[in-house]
Amino acid sequence: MRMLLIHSDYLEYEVKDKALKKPEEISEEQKKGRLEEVLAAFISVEKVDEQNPEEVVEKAVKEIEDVASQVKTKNIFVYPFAHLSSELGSPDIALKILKEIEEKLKEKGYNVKRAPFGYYKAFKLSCKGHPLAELSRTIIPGEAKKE
Ligand SMILES: Nc1ncnc2c1ncn2[C@@H]1O[C@H](CO)[C@@H](NC(=O)[C@@H](N)CO)[C@H]1O
Repeated sequence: MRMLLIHSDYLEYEVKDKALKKPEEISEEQKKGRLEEVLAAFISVEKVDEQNPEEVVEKAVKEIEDVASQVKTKNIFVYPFAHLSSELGSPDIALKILKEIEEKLKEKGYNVKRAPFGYYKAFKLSCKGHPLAELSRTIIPGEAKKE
């Protein structure tokens, strides 16, 4: 999994078009979203993650919590982003993993939004620009077989 973490004054998105034949079903309300004072987590789920999705979810949640506590926000935007890797995992498993990350963060008391999966979306972001405002993480399942 590749994650780009941006601490931002806000993130807002608007769904524009389908990017997959069968994108995630969404309500009218989910076609737009915005969070203020947010840690945006742009996530590419990779093929290797399919070897141990549970472990990847756990590691991703830990990394997000770690940065969120450093930048002092409880607002998290989980944003599916297929542009951080050339070895993307399957959409079905990717969506499952992203939903799990969202759920686990909510269980831990974070205010979480997740952008819809399988769409082209317009988005606006206002990166805060402090030293911890732009971070990236690479997460590999521990038991992943080394080719
Ligand atoms: N392995 C993967 N990891 C994360 N997201 C993934 C994915 N496979 C599919 N998606 C989702 O489907 C859209 C088309 O690839 C993706 N859309 C996007 O990435 C938008 N920024 C528009 O390009 C994304 O919603």
